[in-house]
Amino acid sequence: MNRKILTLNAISKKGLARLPESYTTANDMEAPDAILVRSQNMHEMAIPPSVLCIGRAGAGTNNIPIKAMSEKGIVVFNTPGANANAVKELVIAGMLMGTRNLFPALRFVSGLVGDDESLQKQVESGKKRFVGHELRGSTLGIIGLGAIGSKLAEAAIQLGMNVIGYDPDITVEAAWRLPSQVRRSASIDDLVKRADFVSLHVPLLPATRDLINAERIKLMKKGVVLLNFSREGIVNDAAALDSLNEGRLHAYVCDFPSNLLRPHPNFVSLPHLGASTEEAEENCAIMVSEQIADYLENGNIQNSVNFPNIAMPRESRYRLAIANANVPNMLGQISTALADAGLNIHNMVNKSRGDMAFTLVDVETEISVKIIEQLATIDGVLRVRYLPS
Ligand SMILES: NC(=O)C1=CN([C@@H]2O[C@H](COP(=O)(O)OP(=O)(O)OC[C@H]3O[C@@H](n4cnc5c(N)ncnc54)[C@H](O)[C@@H]3O)[C@@H](O)[C@H]2O)C=CC1
Ligand SMILES: O=C(O)C(=O)COP(=O)(O)O
Repeated sequence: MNRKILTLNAISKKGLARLPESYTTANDMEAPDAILVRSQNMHEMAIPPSVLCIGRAGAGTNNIPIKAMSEKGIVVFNTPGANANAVKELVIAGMLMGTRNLFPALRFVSGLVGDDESLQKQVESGKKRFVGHELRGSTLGIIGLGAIGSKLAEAAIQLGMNVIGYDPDITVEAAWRLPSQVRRSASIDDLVKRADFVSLHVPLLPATRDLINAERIKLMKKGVVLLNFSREGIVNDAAALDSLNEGRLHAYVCDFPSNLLRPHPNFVSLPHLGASTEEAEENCAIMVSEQIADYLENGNIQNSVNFPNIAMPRESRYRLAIANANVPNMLGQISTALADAGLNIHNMVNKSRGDMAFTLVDVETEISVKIIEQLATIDGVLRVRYLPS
């Protein structure tokens, strides 16, 4: 079927090539069926009523108004783990930038004046200001052991670091990925007391806003390097600045520039580069394109952040995909409406997740517009799509 996909950010062409050939993609279009996005803020955006799903080519979905989308039956996808390696590698660079004082050192070299001989003298006398520490033997505390945190833990162990981690909701898969040497912290406070490097790998949620605040920083060892490649807002900027001034934080390395912190020589900020490798951009775009195409064509859902995973092989040509609230008797009402219309159900699956649920129904004969409209009037049904193959 011809479908229109609005791209709000640059999405890797290799990913877009995974969409069916009949699909059109553009960064400006009327009545799109789906939206592909990276970090663009969608909170104030008017979402066209034609939109069936939103695909986030990446991990964090705090730029998308998830609750409002759920209420409209719009499925929001992300791409778990697809950019985790890119972030992990940049965090390792960040640890080195912080502890080896690479930015102050580079600034020192840029500011040198004189002939080669004078340069050599200034280098030899000035370099003692930039003495750092090795990663090997240091302790890294990782808050959030999901796709990125668990990969970072593994790499840090390989670099000879001691790793402690905290994640009360770690998934079974992430726990299996963790090397046995990773030690579990009982709390964030316990972790920050013991670490030479603290790295954050949690989503931005009400519960993680200001996770690193003045009280927590006071518990940290003097000379700690703090790394935030998660989101702005998880570290309290004012507290970080006070602590940099006081010397408890040796460096704050972060992917989100802040005007408050930028003037500080030991604040290292990058322009949100964590996932900016060709490999990660391709991985995310391929994964999200395949997910939205399967949803648009078959109603199957994989890696949604607001609806359950659901998939049903196509055995009949006539399918209904129904986004509904997770309330009693939805299935009863849907199957009664179909039976009353004389439609024989071939296969049916319903999955729920929190307040939301999704139902796929294959019937043996064609479904009329009237029945689809009737199903849409059932209280709790958010969206009904007819997907004949
Ligand atoms: N700088 C960049 O370019 C990138 C930044 N990110 C950010 O990193 C975050 C994490 O990404 P992934 O590891 O892929 O996500 P993930 O969902 O695989 O892992 C997040 C982990 O954080 C844990 N968590 C949640 N609240 C917590 C809390 N209060 N304390 C401790 N753990 C908690 C969860 O249980 C989960 O295991 C994303 O949400 C995003 O904000 C992700 C990719 C690129
Ligand atoms: O995946 C994430 O959460 C990221 O922060 C990556 O953002 P980006 O796709 O590079 O705008």
